[in-house]
Amino acid sequence: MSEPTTPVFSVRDLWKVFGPGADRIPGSEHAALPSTELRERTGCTAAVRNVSFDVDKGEVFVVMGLSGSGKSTLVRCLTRLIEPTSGTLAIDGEDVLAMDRTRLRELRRHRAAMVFQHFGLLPHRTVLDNVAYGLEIQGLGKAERRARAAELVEKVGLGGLEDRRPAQLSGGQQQRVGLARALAVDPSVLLFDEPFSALDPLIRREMQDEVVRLHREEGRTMVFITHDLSEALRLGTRIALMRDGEIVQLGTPEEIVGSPADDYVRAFVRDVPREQVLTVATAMRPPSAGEGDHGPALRPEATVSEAIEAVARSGDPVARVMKDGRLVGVVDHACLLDVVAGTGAQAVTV
Ligand SMILES: Nc1ncnc2c1ncn2[C@@H]1O[C@H](COP(=O)(O)OP(=O)(O)OP(=O)(O)O)[C@@H](O)[C@H]1O
Repeated sequence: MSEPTTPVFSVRDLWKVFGPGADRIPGSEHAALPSTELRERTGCTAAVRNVSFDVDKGEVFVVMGLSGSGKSTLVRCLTRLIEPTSGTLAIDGEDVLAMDRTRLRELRRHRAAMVFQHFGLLPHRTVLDNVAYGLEIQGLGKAERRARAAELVEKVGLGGLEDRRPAQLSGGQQQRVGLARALAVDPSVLLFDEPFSALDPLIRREMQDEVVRLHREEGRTMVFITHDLSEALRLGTRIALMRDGEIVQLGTPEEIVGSPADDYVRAFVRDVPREQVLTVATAMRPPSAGEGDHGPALRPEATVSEAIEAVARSGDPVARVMKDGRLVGVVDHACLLDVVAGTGAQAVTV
């Protein structure tokens, strides 16, 4: 077994309460009150309530929830842009709450760069200079930072637009500049605060693909806030679903869609096309005698939708699920239909 790596973020029992006497709320008899009652009785809002999770190296950790559920507050607490009320918080094993101002500034500039919805671009600077800006703050020489910025402009697909100013770019292009600027400092984690919610749907889709591509190429850890379920499912390695300051479920897209923790989550994912999220590992059953020697072969991570296509194409009633050259199960029409209908799916580990 490989050694467990230190999580990029490690968050335990984190609270953020706004209002008078906020620090007296965690652990008090008021702590469990629903938000409206808490506000009426104490004048306080618990934006983040007793939240614990790790963000693992290399994952895209999505924080999802409706407006007001506490997503932005939670993610801003990670770098203390908002000061947590109580709890513990570490980045790469280092206590964030113990950091002094210099260390915090260093954390925000180098280790955890934020990409905002409103880009935060400097209007009088060119694309190239906007991207180079973060490097300028770091004290890199002019030639070096321009070379690095040019590389990143190319990487996010803006080659040829280096000399434009932000006002001469579309929303999607501006967001790419924001992304390149955050990447320029080579942070160990990128934090995205609903970066694409102001973009029209096609451009938004394009930017999501861009994030997926960057993540595939670089494996950089990302924390991504969204209120959009399809965005969360497309991007997330794991999703933390928030409601009223709490994480109601934390799991892979497949776990959230296939095994919702409660009625709230169930209602949230009701309209998701299950066959596009659930995998054959969830749908498969053990093979009966003779079933393992014919039929199309699928990976356990293949989606049920891919399996339906493979089975339909082959004309064989059963597909084999293979892992490392070994038969781990089979899927037939009934298994696949069960998943689509939501009658038979439970997560299985292979
Ligand atoms: N500075 C503040 N003072 C008082 N209450 C606040 C403050 N900031 C946020 N809140 C409250 O905390 C709760 C969580 O807000 P937050 O902005 O974190 O939610 P969100 O899920 O990010 O919402 P959205 O998707 O609309 O941005 C809300 O009830 C909000 O009104």
